[in-house]
Amino acid sequence: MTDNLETQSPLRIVVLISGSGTNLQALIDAQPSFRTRASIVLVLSNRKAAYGLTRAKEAGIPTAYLALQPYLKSNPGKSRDDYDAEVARMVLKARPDLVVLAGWMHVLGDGFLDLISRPPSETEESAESIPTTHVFPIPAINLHPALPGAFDGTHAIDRAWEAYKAGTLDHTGVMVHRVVRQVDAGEPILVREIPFREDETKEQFEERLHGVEWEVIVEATNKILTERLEQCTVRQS
Ligand SMILES: Nc1nc2c(c(=O)[nH]1)N[C@@H](CN(C=O)c1ccc(C(=O)N[C@@H](CCC(=O)O)C(=O)O)cc1)CN2
Ligand SMILES: NCC(=O)N[C@@H]1O[C@H](COP(=O)([O-])[O-])[C@@H](O)[C@H]1O
Repeated sequence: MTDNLETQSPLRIVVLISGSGTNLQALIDAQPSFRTRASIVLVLSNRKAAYGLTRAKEAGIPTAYLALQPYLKSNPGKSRDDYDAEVARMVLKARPDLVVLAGWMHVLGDGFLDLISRPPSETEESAESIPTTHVFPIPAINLHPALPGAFDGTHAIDRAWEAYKAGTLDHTGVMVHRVVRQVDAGEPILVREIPFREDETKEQFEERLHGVEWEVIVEATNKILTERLEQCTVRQS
């Protein structure tokens, strides 16, 4: 078994981003210490100016960019679902074992989720780039700066802060959850509560919350990588 682990090819991670990429940076920095051998093999952004693309390039990681509106403009007649499927095809070309949404600010529809949940049929484009031995479904996880069911969607940090200032909340948190069609409703993988502090400004609170995010995204990725390695090992035996 030990030999197998030593000869095991590194697991392949694709990270989807839209912004500054501080959580991506946490994953980049954590690569040498992942409990399973794993590497980030692609960073894909839906925003051209995302600084996370710079972080990836500086780390020698391949990058890609595809935004919804330019895609629709360049492909008259195509839909949001077609865009989501194109994102999936780009992701699948990297033969991922795990997809991490790290500040990815686009709700992924069935066009994406369907293609990562099952092997491609022989006639589908992805069949050319992903081996028939690839294990499906490919897990996808998302980092969200709120507790399960609390502030789904965007601006979760602002909304939690407003609730605290209104006196209706004394803590919030961050979580990493599995990605399902309903936004932020997937099974939580890791949840960390964060109490508010009276002496803190909003900026100080956000800085503390982001620090927790950087820990949680690495820990959750480790957890799913371990699960994935077990799946792949069972399938190979
Ligand atoms: N199918 C899923 N897709 C995504 C999930 C998910 O759980 N299931 N998580 C989100 C991340 N996210 C919150 O954690 C989130 C991001 C963006 C939005 C949203 O409303 N986006 C708008 C566009 C907003 C913008 O461009 O600024 C949209 O997609 O139309 C909601 C939740 C990632 N995807
Ligand atoms: N709903 C999803 C969401 O709000 N995600 C949030 O986007 C930020 C990305 O920061 P980063 O680009 O520096 O990693 C993070 O705070 C993450 O929780």
